[in-house]
Amino acid sequence: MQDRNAELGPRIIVALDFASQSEALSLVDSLDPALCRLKVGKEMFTRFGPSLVKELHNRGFEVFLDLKFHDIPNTTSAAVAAAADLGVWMVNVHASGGETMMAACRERLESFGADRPLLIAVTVLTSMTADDLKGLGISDSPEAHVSRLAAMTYNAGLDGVVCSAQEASMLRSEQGGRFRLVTPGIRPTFAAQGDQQRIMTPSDALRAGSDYLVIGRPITQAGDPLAALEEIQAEIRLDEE
Ligand SMILES: O=C(O)c1cc(=O)[nH]c(=O)n1[C@@H]1O[C@H](COP(=O)(O)O)[C@@H](O)[C@H]1O
Repeated sequence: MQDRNAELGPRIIVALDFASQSEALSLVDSLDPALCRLKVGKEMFTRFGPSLVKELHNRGFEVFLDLKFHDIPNTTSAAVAAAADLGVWMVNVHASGGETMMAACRERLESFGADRPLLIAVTVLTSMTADDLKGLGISDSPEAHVSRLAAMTYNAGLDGVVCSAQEASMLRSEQGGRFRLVTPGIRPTFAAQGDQQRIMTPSDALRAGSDYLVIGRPITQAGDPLAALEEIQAEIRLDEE
């Protein structure tokens, strides 16, 4: 586990889903870039744009730009190149955009060389259940659909997927050790489930093979966000010993 930690860097990605930039930055200023990365999603990027990403970079944090691009190959590949120009650490697209679209994105990032962002594809959102998939005309279980989308992602040459930790051990055995598994829907025992459906605790998620834990409200909406983050980190560390 020590070697894996050294290779992957901080395993926790704090999801900054705030309507206020100053509120987000005051949380960020209490965090340590050696202990976590930060995720900027649709809400904050729509409100505050690239300047927010620059603020976070200036504070020494690596940023996962979570805009879940889903469009035709030309548009999506141009969007991931724009993310690479911002110098982000990780960017994502929807795997349901198809293998051709994902391969075009991967190819477009070649010109950024070794400094390119990690390119990850969202499989089945962690807020979705089997019934939600049925509503979309998909009769497969979430696990089977995640497995199919992850195989397409692997074939397109991407670095990994966003999935629920409940699918992590399956994908680890199907796609091997280098395929990055990024898992939201993480709920420590002290936190509310909210709108997430396919959830797991931080230490169970790491045991299942998750590389990165995306954690938002259990930290950002806690009475003491830093204490919540430290509690999660302690749980993970204890588990590693
Ligand atoms: O791509 C994501 O990050 C993502 C994919 C997914 O399937 N489920 C999911 O919750 N997310 C994001 O992960 C974060 C989870 O936040 P909390 O539910 O507050 O922990 C949110 O910012 C979501 O946008």
